[in-house]
Amino acid sequence: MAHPSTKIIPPLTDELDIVIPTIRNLDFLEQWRPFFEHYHLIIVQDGDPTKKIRVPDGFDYELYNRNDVNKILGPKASCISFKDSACRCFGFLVSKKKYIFTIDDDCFVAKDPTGKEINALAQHITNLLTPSTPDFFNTLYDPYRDGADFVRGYPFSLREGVPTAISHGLWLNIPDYDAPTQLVKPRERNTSSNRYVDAVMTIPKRTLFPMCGMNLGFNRELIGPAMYFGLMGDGQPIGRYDDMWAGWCCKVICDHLGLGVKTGLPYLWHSKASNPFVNLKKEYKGIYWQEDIIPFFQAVVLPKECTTVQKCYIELSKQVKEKLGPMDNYFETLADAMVTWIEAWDEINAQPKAGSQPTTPPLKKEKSEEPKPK
Ligand SMILES: O=c1ccn([C@@H]2O[C@H](COP(=O)(O)OP(=O)(O)O[C@H]3OC[C@H](O)[C@H](O)[C@H]3O)[C@@H](O)[C@H]2O)c(=O)[nH]1
Ligand SMILES: [Mn+2]
Repeated sequence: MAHPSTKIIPPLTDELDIVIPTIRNLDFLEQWRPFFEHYHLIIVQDGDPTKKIRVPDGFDYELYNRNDVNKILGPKASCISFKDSACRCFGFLVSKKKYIFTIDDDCFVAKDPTGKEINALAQHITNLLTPSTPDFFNTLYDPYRDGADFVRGYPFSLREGVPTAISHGLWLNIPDYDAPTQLVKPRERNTSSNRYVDAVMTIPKRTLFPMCGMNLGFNRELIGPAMYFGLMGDGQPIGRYDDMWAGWCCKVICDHLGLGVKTGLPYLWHSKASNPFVNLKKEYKGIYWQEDIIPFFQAVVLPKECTTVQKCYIELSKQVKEKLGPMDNYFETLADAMVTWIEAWDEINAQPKAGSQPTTPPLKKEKSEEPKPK
């Protein structure tokens, strides 16, 4: 019997791109096929551009390697990381869609406690299409879910909520721990019987959170320009803080612009535990620096003239340079890269003038063969 999801066309098929960073392979897509096959993929191939990455048959996709990044962005390619999952933000840059779902290539379909396969993409879409409640915490969690509502004492003036910019999903099996935690808890596994929490909640205003990029949805039109994953990996003093940096920048901008961030469902199954010793080498400066980075973001005030994400982000880059630059000149370089990113974003996503040529087609569109009948 056809998978239930293939009987109906899922929502947002023409308004959402799935962005996948990969330095390995895309075999994991076979398991997601019933949920992903109607959507367009943007694959960002990291590492050796001469390596051929095979896309399983039947997917509509664009694939970009480092040569493509350099060709498309020219000197601005310097802001796109190499040899780090941070490269995924190039996919956010070149997408033409309103929504993005990004997933790692070692993430698979999880099952809920009843044993039912979780359509993570559908849950992210639901999270993104329903409002958030950052201004007042609802103790029954997401009031817009079936079977929930605002509890007694929740101000009626706030029940309309605010637009949701980000949907942050979670992980069964291998949790997204930092290296020190991974080292002391090498066998810790989240299973649907012991760690499945059936909740979606809005992260309250003026509260930061550690955004993980492996199971993440966002509204590109609301917050896309702030989804820069920083300078990580090759040639950089830090790695595995790509998504954290993006999340901290996004959250202060969402708070300033009155947008919401949700976390919780959906879960996916994270299969690979990356090497904790390698991770420690990548992360250790971040573990030390974040004791100053977090107070910086907690104290960020954006002027009321910052009415767009780009203006907020440029202002943030100035404050990063001024206040974090003295800690390490990496932050001066990062602040410059934040400006380069916005320049690249505005160049690639320049709105066509009314009546001008149709929007530029995807920069590198390909389609794999039709899937062979089983
Ligand atoms: O140099 C690289 C390394 C990896 N990738 C791709 O990024 C995805 C995550 O890689 P991996 O699963 O090996 O790392 P994790 O430790 O599980 O990932 C967490 O930490 C790093 C990131 O923030 C990530 O989002 C977190 O989940 C995967 O698709 C690799 O193929 C790469 O492109 N370049
Ligand atoms: Mn992983």
